[in-house]
Amino acid sequence: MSHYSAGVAFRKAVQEESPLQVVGAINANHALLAKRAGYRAIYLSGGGVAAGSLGLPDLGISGLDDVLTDIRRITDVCDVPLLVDADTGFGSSAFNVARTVKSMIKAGAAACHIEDQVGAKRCGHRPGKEIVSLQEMVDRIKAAVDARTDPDFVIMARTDALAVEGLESALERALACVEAGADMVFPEAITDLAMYAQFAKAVRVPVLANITEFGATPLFTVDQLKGADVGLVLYPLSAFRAMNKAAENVYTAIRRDGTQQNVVASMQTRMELYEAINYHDFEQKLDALFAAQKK
Ligand SMILES: C[C@](O)(C(=O)O)[C@H](CC(=O)O)C(=O)O
Ligand SMILES: [Mg+2]
Repeated sequence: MSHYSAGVAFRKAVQEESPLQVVGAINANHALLAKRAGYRAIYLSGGGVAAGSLGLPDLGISGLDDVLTDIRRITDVCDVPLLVDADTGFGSSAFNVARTVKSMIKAGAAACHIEDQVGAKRCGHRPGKEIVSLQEMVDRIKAAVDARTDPDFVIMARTDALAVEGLESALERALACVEAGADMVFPEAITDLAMYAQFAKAVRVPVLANITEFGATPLFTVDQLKGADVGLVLYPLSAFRAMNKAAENVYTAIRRDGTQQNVVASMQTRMELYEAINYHDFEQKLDALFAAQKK
């Protein structure tokens, strides 16, 4: 019997959809919605785990277990390959990075990205970032690659160097990471479309474009990014941002109006929810089980 590998499914999706659209799913429910919408890969955002699951900023406060809990909840119900934000690896030694990678594979993730910021990291689109030395980053990647218990699990190297040291340094780091075994690269906070093509040409592995809103990167389209040789396009927090705004509107309206009547039309219906989470399948199984027990 062949064993299902999420990593294989992720690599296949990258090959077959070019560039591959990867959407953030803040929780298991959103993962199912993304699957229904036809995405072939989904993403667990570090900023999303922090803000969404913990109500905290993206400053290296959340830990490995916080992320693993969210990975498991998603992979338990959704078989779309999941790319996970591993921040700086959750610990400064090679053993920490190895533990992170092994745990993520066990939790069912398909891929993870590890970045070259210092442990007290920031969102990639905020000022004041600091990065570790090239050697330390290469060591993180080597430790990650070495730790894989599934050789198809994808290790993606993210570099935040562009904003800190400039393009040459970012290109050099990306290439050094690929030479150390990284399967894909994620140059963070890119400001010009043409830069992606420079990364793609330098590293010759798939390059991810992080098209996050309200950041340093313009909202390039899939067609534009395809023209710049991008392999994956990430929308890490788009649905999360929309969801938060919707929740805020509903809370405000009910408090203000003393009723939800004015906002019901903006809600997902009971039936839509049940469809999204396969409620009826569960109910039928339950009925069948009770019928069997009654006999
Ligand atoms: C991709 C990212 O690392 C994330 O955690 O989702 C963030 C996204 C964001 O804050 O918009 C980042 O780009 O640093
Ligand atoms: Mg992040």
